[in-house]
Amino acid sequence: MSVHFRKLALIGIGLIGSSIALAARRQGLVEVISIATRKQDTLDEARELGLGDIYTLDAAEAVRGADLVILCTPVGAYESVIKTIAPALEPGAIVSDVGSVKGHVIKALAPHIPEGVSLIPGHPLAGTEHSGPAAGFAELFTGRWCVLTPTEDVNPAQTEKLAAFWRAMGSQVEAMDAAHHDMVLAITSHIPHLVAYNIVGTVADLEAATQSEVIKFSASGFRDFTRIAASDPVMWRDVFLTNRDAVLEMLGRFTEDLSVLQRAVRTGDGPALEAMFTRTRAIRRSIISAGQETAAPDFGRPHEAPPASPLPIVREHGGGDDA
Ligand SMILES: NC(=O)C1=CN([C@@H]2O[C@H](COP(=O)(O)OP(=O)(O)OC[C@H]3O[C@@H](n4cnc5c(N)ncnc54)[C@H](O)[C@@H]3O)[C@@H](O)[C@H]2O)C=CC1
Ligand SMILES: O=C(O)C(=O)Cc1ccc(O)cc1
Repeated sequence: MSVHFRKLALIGIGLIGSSIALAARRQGLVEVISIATRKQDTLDEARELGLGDIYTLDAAEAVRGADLVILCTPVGAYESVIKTIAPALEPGAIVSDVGSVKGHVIKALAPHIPEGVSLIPGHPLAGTEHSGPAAGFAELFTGRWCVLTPTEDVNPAQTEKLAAFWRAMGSQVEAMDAAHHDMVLAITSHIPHLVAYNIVGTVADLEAATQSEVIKFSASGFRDFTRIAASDPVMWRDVFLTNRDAVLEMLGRFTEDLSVLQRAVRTGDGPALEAMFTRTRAIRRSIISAGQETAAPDFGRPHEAPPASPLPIVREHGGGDDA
């Protein structure tokens, strides 16, 4: 399976877009990289960093002749981006993205995808709290999962080609139903961010004297929350606006469980607290040992991709093996 694309168009060039540009170039996966952004300043910064070959404020111009187009903007911008680029998309092209939410993305993009173009949404489960073109680095995806959520009408060969591209950048790839993705990510990523925003917000609302004590004596627990709560406000606003149902479903369970803990604290139920904390410690340990077992190999040489394997699709209800 060739992992080579002729022209990669990146729409939006922040942390994720710039990391793709650097990784794809380092691995020799594309001939030409064209970059489109909304703001001149961002485009100038991308040019100074040497992230691509073509720089434009016109997203339609960026995608002309591209066989791979990846949307790397906050998900709230997708509808206006796809309306701009749709008339310029080439037959045979793959349109993908990196957004943290997948159901909404399919709803926003699918109606505008021209005949002969494959829509294969994606989500690298890798990132940091930093944003902008200078925040990217080529190793970001190494050893990290990338989830693809192809719609049922997409040719499996196109999905496999995109999967090979991500593998060549060091990721492990899994195909999944979009609704399933959104439910899993609601609890593993979106609610942890909401909790971090909330706890840091609670501290920010404390009276000044207490607040400075908190900051002075903050141990690593609170500091970790402040890192997450420093994540990009626009990107996370869009995640919560577009994954509302799954987030509310998981938040319901979360608050129920928090009430159980609250009661255990109030009633001084030591065994209940210890039992809960023992269970959660075991989860942390199993994640760490699973991480060691599944660490992706280092694909040091250009054009070298791991062997392709067919992509089973994890579906929310029932489920098939169709890639
Ligand atoms: N930050 C993270 O850790 C991760 C983010 N993601 C997803 O990746 C996407 C991008 O996130 P980041 O790279 O972190 O954001 P970022 O804020 O670093 O970059 C976003 C880029 O999009 C540009 N942009 C915004 N609206 C635009 C428009 N209408 N047209 C063209 N360009 C536009 C911005 O100027 C900026 O260059 C988001 O959808 C996010 O959900 C996925 C995995 C991890
Ligand atoms: O910085 C962190 O800890 C993250 O969790 C990064 C991240 C943010 C959003 C995603 O959709 C995936 C990964």
